[in-house]
Amino acid sequence: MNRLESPPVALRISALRLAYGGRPVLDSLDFELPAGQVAGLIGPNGAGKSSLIRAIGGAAGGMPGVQISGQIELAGHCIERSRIQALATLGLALPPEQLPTMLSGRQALQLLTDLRLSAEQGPAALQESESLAGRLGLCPWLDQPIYGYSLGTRQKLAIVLALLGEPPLLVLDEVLNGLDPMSALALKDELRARADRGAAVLLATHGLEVAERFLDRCLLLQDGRLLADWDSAALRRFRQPGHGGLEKAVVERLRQARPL
Ligand SMILES: Nc1ncnc2c1ncn2[C@@H]1O[C@H](COP(=O)(O)OP(=O)(O)OP(=O)(O)O)[C@@H](O)[C@H]1O
Repeated sequence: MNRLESPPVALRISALRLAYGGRPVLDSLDFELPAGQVAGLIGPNGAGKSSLIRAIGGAAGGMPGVQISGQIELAGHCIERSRIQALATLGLALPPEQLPTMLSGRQALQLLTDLRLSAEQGPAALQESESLAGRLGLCPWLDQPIYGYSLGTRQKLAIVLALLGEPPLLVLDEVLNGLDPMSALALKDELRARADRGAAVLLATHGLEVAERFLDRCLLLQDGRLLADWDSAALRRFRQPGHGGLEKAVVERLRQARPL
């Protein structure tokens, strides 16, 4: 890529609306995520973060009672028209309860490798996953069945599965919240390294202190609408003395939007 060119768009959301049984949950969402950016998706409980992530993963359209319109493009592939090509670019962390509990972690990794990667790519990707598993403290569990894992250990496996094979777009829902400090640090280092190598990361989180120091950008969602889209300069400003941090900025923005 030429220095002056903009990075390619890894995720484009256009006029996205989603409703459950006629009740709107996402309302005319529009945003783009360029390659190389680590963005946070924040907002109150019920704001629509997980619904958006389900839609990006292509799962929402198949759910009974869900109405969805608008467009989602992953690396330029429309998820409706070119589903296989679009989803091939996505590393999505499964909710821990959706992991295949009868398999061991290693079997789950092998299965996903067989499904997603070529015979040439597989061995190197598995080796890299094992190294990441080591940094997250997951190795002692890899040969154990998943049903015996704690919630945090399941979360670590979901992360390693999502990152398998260097997908150019990583979408991770609340993955930092349940991790111990060493694993959380290892994951942040890994996500930053992936972004430096060109991946785009969308991370839903309630951890605003981590978010303001770690993210390049922060999208604030409330009632399915984008209330704020703060870039790294804004996040730096919130950290300066007297500004009260991202937490204060979020609370103020939410109050402006919906006076108490
Ligand atoms: N399968 C479903 N059927 C009906 N309503 C749903 C379903 N899943 C979510 N909702 C509703 O959609 C709204 C958005 O929920 P969602 O889980 O996307 O929010 P969230 O921002 O991820 O919340 P949290 O921070 O609590 O995880 C909520 O009002 C929720 O009750």
